[in-house]
Amino acid sequence: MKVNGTSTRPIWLDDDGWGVNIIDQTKLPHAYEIVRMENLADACHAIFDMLVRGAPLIGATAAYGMALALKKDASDAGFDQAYSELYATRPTAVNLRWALDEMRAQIFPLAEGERIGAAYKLAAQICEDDVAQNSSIGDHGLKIIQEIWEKKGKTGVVNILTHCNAGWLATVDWGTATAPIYKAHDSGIPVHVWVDETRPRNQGASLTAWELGNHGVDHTLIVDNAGGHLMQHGEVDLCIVGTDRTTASGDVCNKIGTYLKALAAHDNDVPFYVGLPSPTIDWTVDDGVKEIPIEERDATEVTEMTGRLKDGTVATVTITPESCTAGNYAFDVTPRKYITGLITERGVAKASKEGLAVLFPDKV
Ligand SMILES: CSC[C@H]1O[C@H](OP(=O)(O)O)[C@H](O)[C@@H]1O
Repeated sequence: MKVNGTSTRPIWLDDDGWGVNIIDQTKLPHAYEIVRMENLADACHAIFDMLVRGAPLIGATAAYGMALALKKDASDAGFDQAYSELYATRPTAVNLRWALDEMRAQIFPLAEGERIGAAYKLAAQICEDDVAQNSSIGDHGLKIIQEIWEKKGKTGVVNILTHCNAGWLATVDWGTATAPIYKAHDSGIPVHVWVDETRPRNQGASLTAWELGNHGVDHTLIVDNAGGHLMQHGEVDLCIVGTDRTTASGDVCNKIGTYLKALAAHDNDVPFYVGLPSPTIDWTVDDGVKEIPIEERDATEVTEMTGRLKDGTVATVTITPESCTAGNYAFDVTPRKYITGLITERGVAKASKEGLAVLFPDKV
């Protein structure tokens, strides 16, 4: 998408053909800083400390992380070491495992001398495939928004609630939840987005608001607990969120708080959709609550807040008593029964094994 009128992605190969640049998302929206990754440690740091985040972008970063690792050591041992270190960075987004398994399937069988070039090529392909998948999700999601717009008699606006950041910053481009929003906006449908701030790391306040503002999409930041109230008062026409791992049966793992939003949507008959590129489907699990590992992150993400002071400097403050302990569960699982539809690159699927099998017969 565009930043100050320039087409931009959150990850790209540097001009020298081997370094990999990323937008440091921990600095947004107060600063726009580019970080160059040059080795395996840089890539692991970028994923673990969330300079890059979002399932598809984590996968893309892991793929380039493997290429950077092989540049230093293309041996079998080097490959295995890189696989395990990247795999260990974050446990929930399945795209990480998916990308590393793609690398193992396509790069490991090659002779050492062929691995580096092939790994960079595959990483680039994973990025381009993600862009195409998300654009297609946007096209399928646009039809949903269009139908709602027509049901409203093409008056007023289409009010969409989203949680966390499943935008272009969470992918290589377009985003998954935001792709339909961008396409609706660009097609002239008046949309307004309720942006959940998304505690504790505030991806909505810091990233989604920044993205939508850059694209001129009307939006209002709300606290995470306001969504139910807005739905009760008819202020939300639909919810669209992203996912970090969706099971073969349609259970959706996403940022903490998504489940509660889905409950409120169900109680108020508000359609609840998920933008779902197929690499985010984990075909090996069915019961999301029982089988998806939920990342627990450092408590300081809950007890501290970072922001811009009136003099423009950025500072971090503690918002709790010194001795306060905190739980920091990064994701939750929304059972399929609360999901209206899964917007994939192949079309909109019912959130069920059968629904996914219709669109992905080659996967089941
Ligand atoms: C398109 S995947 C976006 C997904 O990833 C976010 O988690 P995190 O920021 O911790 O990587 C969140 O769950 C988003 O919905």
